[in-house]
Amino acid sequence: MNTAIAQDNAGSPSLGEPVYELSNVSKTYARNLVVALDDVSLTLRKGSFTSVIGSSGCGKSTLLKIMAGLIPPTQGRVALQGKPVTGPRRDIGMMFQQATLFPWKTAVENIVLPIEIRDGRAAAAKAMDKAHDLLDIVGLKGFDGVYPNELSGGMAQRASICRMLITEPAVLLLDEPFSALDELSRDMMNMELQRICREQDATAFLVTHSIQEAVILSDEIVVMKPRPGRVAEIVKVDLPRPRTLDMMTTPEFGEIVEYIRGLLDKGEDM
Ligand SMILES: Nc1ncnc2c1ncn2[C@@H]1O[C@H](COP(=O)(O)OP(=O)(O)OP(=O)(O)O)[C@@H](O)[C@H]1O
Repeated sequence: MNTAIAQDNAGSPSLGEPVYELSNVSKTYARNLVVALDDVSLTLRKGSFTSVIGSSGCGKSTLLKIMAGLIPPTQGRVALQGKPVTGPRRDIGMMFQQATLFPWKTAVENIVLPIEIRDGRAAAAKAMDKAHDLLDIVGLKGFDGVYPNELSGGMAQRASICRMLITEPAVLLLDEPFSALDELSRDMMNMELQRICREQDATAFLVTHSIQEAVILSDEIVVMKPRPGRVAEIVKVDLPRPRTLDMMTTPEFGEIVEYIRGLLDKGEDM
């Protein structure tokens, strides 16, 4: 074990208070009796960035959906800020693979939409200033009045980040948000995501298929194995912050990537 990798199932003492807690969560889909998750326990701490990685079918999306309150677990407890998650909540922000912006609304109108749905038009109008500020933060200054079909894939995902942040969620759940982008844009967006998370002291949870992406972004990486989906190991990444893309060429980075690749290969054999 080297200096940049540490196994830690209890979470890092250097990070903040527990925000999100999953205790012994299991999920069996009633339709086909597939055990998608078996006894998963996780703690996300305030301001931490956690990724989950594992082969196809090991339960990553199921885990995210349970965390988002979109589906219930069969067993176990899920709590956000001390309160059980029993359905979709205001303090949970989500972002998906494809930017799901409404084509008939401008960028800024899309961003205030969660406020409009939640609190009505007057509240959305009041939130406009904040939406303009967020566009500024993600490098889309001046694109407020632009419709989604005039935005590139990366720009649309930037607008989606703003829409997720406008309600100031306690936790950001990210389901491969940049996987549809080319590699260069994806790297840039990951650095942007890191900067925003640091600025907002956000707690983030990312589903990814990319070991590199998980390592460059995360404080902790949950490595899962399939059949049934369970946690193989939680790997702590002790690379300094802020992370930069050139860190990806360092031996420390390479060692963590190899270590995780080894865990995933082992999972495949089980
Ligand atoms: N709605 C559902 N009904 C029945 N079985 C399901 C359902 N959703 C997922 N499963 C099963 O549960 C298991 C875990 O699926 P899940 O989508 O969570 O995996 P994943 O790790 O996200 O996969 P991928 O990386 O391919 O997206 C799989 O065996 C899948 O077939």
